[in-house]
Amino acid sequence: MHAVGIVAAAGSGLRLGAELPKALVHLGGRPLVCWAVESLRAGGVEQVVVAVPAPQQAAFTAVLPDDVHVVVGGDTRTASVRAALGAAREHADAVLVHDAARPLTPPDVVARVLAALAAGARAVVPVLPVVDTTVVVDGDGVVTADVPRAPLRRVQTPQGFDRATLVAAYAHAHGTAAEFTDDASVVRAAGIPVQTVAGDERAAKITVAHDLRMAELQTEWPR
Ligand SMILES: Nc1ccn([C@@H]2O[C@H](COP(=O)(O)OP(=O)(O)OP(=O)(O)O)[C@@H](O)[C@H]2O)c(=O)n1
Ligand SMILES: C[C@](O)(CO)[C@H](O)COP(=O)(O)O
Repeated sequence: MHAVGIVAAAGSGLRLGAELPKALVHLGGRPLVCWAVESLRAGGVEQVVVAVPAPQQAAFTAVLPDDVHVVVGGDTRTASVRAALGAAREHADAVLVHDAARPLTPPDVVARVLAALAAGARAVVPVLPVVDTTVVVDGDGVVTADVPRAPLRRVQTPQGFDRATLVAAYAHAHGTAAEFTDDASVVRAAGIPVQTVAGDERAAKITVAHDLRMAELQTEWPR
């Protein structure tokens, strides 16, 4: 199976609050986007397409390896993935979509997603259980219900797809008012079942400054 990787790196990182786009922020001396590309490659993905913010295209090209294909992303994560999907090689059978914001994803997670695709899944996401008590609150912050957490999962990236399935699902979603936070939601909206494999706490998303500090500590631990 030949897989192409897409790294969504065109966000601004408002919640992180850095002066640079989040994917260019350094972790252990390297930009987050470089860690994400390396995770994919270490897990078995060769060709990688990265979606970047238009104003910083040159800065991204300067830090990424020469054989990485850089495209300009869009205003939403979905638009950025759509742009990268258009540039992904047609001869690939599978596409893995990853966040630059998940720099320390172990290669084993990538390999598990690839193995599930090779075994015949059309869509695969890495997931983790929910470990906290989970509730619903109203507009005043008052708890109105407890949510049984046993069936709940936190969804990570990379998310893997049969390439034709992902292309068709993005075509199906085009022009609808639906908003999607990940690619598995795009695929499910087209009626395609999504399988799960085990994620990894080390694949945590860097969203706020605390997450970056935790990731810095993680780079100092043996992997
Ligand atoms: N228009 C966008 C928005 C997000 N992303 C990417 O999608 C991933 C997950 O998004 P998130 O962590 O929410 O990043 P930002 O949108 O940059 O963060 P914020 O909402 O704090 O601005 C990130 O790697 C981000 O670069 C993207 O490629 N294009
Ligand atoms: C794709 C994702 O990382 C899966 O958990 C997540 O949905 C991104 O969400 P965000 O709202 O863009 O941070």
